[in-house]
Amino acid sequence: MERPGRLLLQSELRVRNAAYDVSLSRSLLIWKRRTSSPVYHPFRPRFCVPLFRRRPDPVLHGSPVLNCWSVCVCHSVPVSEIISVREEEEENGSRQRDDGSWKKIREREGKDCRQAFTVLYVERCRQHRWRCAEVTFTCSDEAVCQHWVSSIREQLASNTSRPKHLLVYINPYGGKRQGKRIYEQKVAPLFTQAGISTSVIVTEYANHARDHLKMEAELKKFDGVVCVGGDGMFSEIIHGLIWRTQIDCGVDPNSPEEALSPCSLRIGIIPAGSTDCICFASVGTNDPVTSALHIIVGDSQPLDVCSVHHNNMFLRYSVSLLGYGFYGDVLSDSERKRWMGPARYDFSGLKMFLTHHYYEGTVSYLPAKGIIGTPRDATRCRSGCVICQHNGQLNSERSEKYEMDEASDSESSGEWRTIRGKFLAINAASMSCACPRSPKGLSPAAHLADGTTDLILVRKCSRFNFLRHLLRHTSKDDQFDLTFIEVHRVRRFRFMPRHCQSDSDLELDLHENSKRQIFSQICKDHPACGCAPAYSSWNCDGEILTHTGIDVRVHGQLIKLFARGIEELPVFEDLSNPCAI
Ligand SMILES: CCCCCCCCCCCCC/C=C/[C@@H](O)[C@H](COP(=O)(O)O)NC(=O)CCCCCCCCCCCCCCC
Ligand SMILES: Nc1ncnc2c1ncn2[C@@H]1O[C@H](COP(=O)(O)OP(=O)(O)O)[C@@H](O)[C@H]1O
Ligand SMILES: [Ca+2]
Repeated sequence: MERPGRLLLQSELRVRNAAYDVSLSRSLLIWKRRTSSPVYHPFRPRFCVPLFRRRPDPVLHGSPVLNCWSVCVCHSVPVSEIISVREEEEENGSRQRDDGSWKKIREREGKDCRQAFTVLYVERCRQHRWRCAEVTFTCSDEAVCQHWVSSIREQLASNTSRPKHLLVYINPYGGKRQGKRIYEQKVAPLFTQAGISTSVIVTEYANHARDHLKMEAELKKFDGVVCVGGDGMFSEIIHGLIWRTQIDCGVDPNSPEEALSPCSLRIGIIPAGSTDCICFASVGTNDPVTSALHIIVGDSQPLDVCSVHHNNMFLRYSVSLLGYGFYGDVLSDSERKRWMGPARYDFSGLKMFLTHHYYEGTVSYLPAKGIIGTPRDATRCRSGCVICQHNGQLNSERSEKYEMDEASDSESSGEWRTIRGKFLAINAASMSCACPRSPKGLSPAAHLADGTTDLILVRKCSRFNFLRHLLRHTSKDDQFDLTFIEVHRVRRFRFMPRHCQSDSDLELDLHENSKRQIFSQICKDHPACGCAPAYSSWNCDGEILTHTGIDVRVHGQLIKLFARGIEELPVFEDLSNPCAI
């Protein structure tokens, strides 16, 4: 537990007709029940659990501190996780709350306790979910009550990382088309409670949010951007924001060699898409309320971004999966089945698994040197990750020039490695890509902000072996521990499909692509003919790339999210929190 530090306030207040010692420091709000004679429970285990409280109790749970002597006597909430404080208002001589419960409080507390205030705070539930809990304190002295309210408000106001004005984009067609409803019912009321003002744009067409951010949005007015949608919608937001930042900083966003300027505005993701892996891998759950609370408390999580170029021409950015072969084909196939909603990926996944296409080409990569961590580590990227801190520091210490020299030096000194072959899939995961389909993700040990991406090569193998590999994404077994899989942690990589190795210009690509479509049509008509298409396409965070030969470079910590990385679950957390029982 965090140490309370110097006390700002300490009073005896009442919670549900029981006396509590309540204290406030810069870091913690603590309320401790006054017990005259603690009862010792000799047979209660060290981490005793009040099993009789099976339902969430709106008043008593904060972070209960349990011991052998009493049951749930002490609660503490970090000040940084207080959402807001509300004075209970008095109308016509009696106090009122929105839900009319003040009358009940008064009846409980007795006539002496006429003043009350309610603190809303973050409460942790199961599986990384956060909820907004509240506790109402009463006391007989109005001045004391007001002192408490103003002191808590002062502490909240002194926290400069909390956003006050947000620009919100909602994709009404993402996932199950619930984006607007999710925002209005679950998120907007929390923002209002936390005193955050918003400017909301419901998108009217694809790339509406990107273009608005690029050209119109008055970014100076906002402390952050909120994306209500899936990974594709998030991709739109980062394209707009990164582009705009480079233009404002005088950086050429098209050059593959330029060091890009980091974006200052943080982005919050309210998951309302089909996969939502960026949210899942950075928060630990796809839950709109949890995401809204991470935004309110002003969390910050840096994120690596890959730039993708074709013949020195900028194509796209990627933060999660860049996948050629299997995941590219799944995406292309599923786009035609959008009407199926998120289930389209399972349908197309099964279809592409049965189709079992492989692709020939050359992958070259620059291994990440001087960093700590490998893709086969047992450690995971978690809140406050030391690997991201260490490698991020390393990256920022390298000046732009040094980094470019290193890239070109390494190239001339032969540090680039080349692999030629037939592949079922070529995947680059800049983060774990954990999602509900695969809670550990495509690359379980990948890091959100270490300046690298994990390049996973799945060589041509039997359907049975590929299935073994896929199934391991859903179990504890290591999906890389198979002879036909290779994985490398890299800073940069290139891919060239076999058929355009000597001639990679756009026209040829397009020509070959149209040929491929004819071929794939033939193959669809004759599934047994065995002729494999020459090209797949790249799945870039859920968007299809128009080119196959690409040059990918990682830009460490280019953007920031309103998140803190996945929190390590404390031992017994799910038992000690009544909300989880
Ligand atoms: C047999 C079960 C195998 C399960 C394997 C699951 C691996 C899942 C890894 C998912 C990585 C996701 C990376 C994220 C990509 C997203 O950016 C992107 C866009 O998201 P958005 O729609 O929210 O905008 N999403 C996607 O590209 C979706 C990829 C989903 C792939 C699902 C593949 C399912 C495979 C099923 C194979 C079934 C074989 C069964 C044989 C009996
Ligand atoms: N108003 C809109 N109409 C149509 N497409 C849109 C709109 N707003 C955003 N899009 C596009 O919808 C696509 C999918 O969005 P996303 O929110 O990621 O949902 P999903 O996860 O279901 O794919 C993205 O490519 C995005 O650019
Ligand atoms: Ca990374």
